[in-house]
Amino acid sequence: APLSAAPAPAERASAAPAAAHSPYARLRPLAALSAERLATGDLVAAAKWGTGSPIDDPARERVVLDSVAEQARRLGADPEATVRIFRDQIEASKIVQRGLFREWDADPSRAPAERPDLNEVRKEINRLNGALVRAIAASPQARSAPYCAPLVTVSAARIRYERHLDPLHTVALARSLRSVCG
Ligand SMILES: C=C(O[C@@H]1C=C(C(=O)O)C=C[C@H]1O)C(=O)O
Repeated sequence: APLSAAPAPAERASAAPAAAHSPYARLRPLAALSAERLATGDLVAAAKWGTGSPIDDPARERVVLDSVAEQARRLGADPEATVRIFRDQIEASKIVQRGLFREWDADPSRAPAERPDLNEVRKEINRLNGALVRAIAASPQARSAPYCAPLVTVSAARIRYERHLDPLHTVALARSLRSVCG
């Protein structure tokens, strides 16, 4: 019979479900969605650049925080933890926006040539917000596990590698994940 490196069927059957529900499997989507949300920060910055629109928009932040708290309640999840995590998401987006504004101020030839429609970008942000609320709602045990922080760090490191994040987005990703654990 040919030799095979494939695991025996029984082994495979028992390993897969455990991995699917491991704390890492619960936390990694949070980091991945945070990176996707941060990528919208580039579009927001491009939408605001040269328009006089401030990076900080407290009214919009209020809408985002109220909306995610309500979505968390509907899912039977913790609205306070959800809001805490989203405050960090918002801070992280502003780190990206401020960083890009500095870059474009210093060298206007690097500024975006096209201006995206901020309302369209916010629709994409709303979609990601919903996905993030669901990932938060699905991860209460992983987020309170004692080894949550190292798992989040590993998730962020892998995403940095996969998405080829630059220093600005790497710093912002860490900021976005600051209060996921605990
Ligand atoms: C992303 C934006 O910029 C900032 C960040 C926000 C966010 O991350 O949701 C919300 C409002 C702004 O303070 C925006 O204006 O939409």
